[in-house]
Amino acid sequence: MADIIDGKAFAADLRGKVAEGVAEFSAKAGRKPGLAVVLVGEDPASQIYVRNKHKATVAAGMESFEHRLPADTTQEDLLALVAQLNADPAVDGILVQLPLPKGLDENAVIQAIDPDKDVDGFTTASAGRLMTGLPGFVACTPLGCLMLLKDRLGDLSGKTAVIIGRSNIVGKPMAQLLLRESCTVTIAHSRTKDLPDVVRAADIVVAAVGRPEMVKGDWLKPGATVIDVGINRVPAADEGKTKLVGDVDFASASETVGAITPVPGGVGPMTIACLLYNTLEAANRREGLA
Ligand SMILES: NC(=O)C1=CN([C@@H]2O[C@H](COP(=O)(O)OP(=O)(O)OC[C@H]3O[C@@H](n4cnc5c(N)ncnc54)[C@H](OP(=O)(O)O)[C@@H]3O)[C@@H](O)[C@H]2O)C=CC1
Ligand SMILES: Nc1nc(=O)c2c([nH]1)NC[C@@H]1CN(c3ccc(C(=O)N[C@@H](CCC(=O)O)C(=O)O)cc3)C=[N+]21
Repeated sequence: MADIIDGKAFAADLRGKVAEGVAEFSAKAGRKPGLAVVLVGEDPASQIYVRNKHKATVAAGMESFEHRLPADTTQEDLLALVAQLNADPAVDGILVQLPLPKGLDENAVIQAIDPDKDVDGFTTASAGRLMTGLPGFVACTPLGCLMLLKDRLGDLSGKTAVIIGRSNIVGKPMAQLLLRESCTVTIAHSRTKDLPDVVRAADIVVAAVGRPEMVKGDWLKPGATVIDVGINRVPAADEGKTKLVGDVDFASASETVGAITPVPGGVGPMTIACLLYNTLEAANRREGLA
């Protein structure tokens, strides 16, 4: 049986370390680090995420600025809010919760964020800095995945890594991070031929697809380390109830692999912990304390 990588416990530990850093920052700077979260519309999943982020931010000793806007907010008003947050000295990090309601230009809003406050790591400036090896913010989900991998495996150099998914927020930055760690990286996607054979070559598999339990145990190399990013809500055995599953078929995978993250309790909690980590980093840099 595979070892279960306890993302929830790792995240709790990281949040504790961030809280210590926050106390140090606040003593030196005479103010708390501030994170602004912008939520447009009523998407129920987004509301839960934003509430959890708010709680975690306050628990770490940071200031949380929540901006909830109606679904019919105009592009102009949203851009004006981002500009206001860019200029606000109390705000170190800005996160605009995605997806935005239809009609709003997600890309234009993200690019309006000051890269020095881009704690989500979603601006082209942040992506470019990661790609070229300059200091900047790394997207929270891939950063959390990397922390779990390094904790488990230590030095990653020379390892074969397959990432399934090529989104700008997970797959691509994950590939850049693993390349930076000197892995031999393959990025698979919906057009990849013979995906099970591609995956079977990997020492490290990161699944970020959005398809419930797609990756089966017999696709995986014995002993491999598997990071399951997928968050899929599916019907549960109990009539009318739902549950969360990943992109990996946990039951069959855990028969073969060396270690695997569960869903829930794996990558999800790391994403929020890394958001706090990036926000503290942003605050320290802005105050010249980094
Ligand atoms: N734990 C966390 O904190 C987070 C979890 N997530 C979860 O991670 C998952 C991925 O998210 P995200 O990257 O935003 O998703 P996207 O939908 O943006 O990207 C999905 C990727 O999977 C690829 N794909 C789709 N179908 C297949 C297939 N049959 N075989 C191989 N590849 C396929 C797509 O390929 P193509 O490009 O060819 O279309 C695409 O590159 C989702 O379940 C999401 O909920 C996301 C963010 C944070
Ligand atoms: N600008 C922006 N930045 C994001 O980082 C961002 C976003 N938009 N939009 C949505 C996705 C998704 N996301 C998750 C965060 C935490 C969990 C998480 O904590 N999951 C728990 C379970 C939570 C539950 O029970 O629903 C777990 O996996 O254990 C999941 C998913 C961040 N995202």
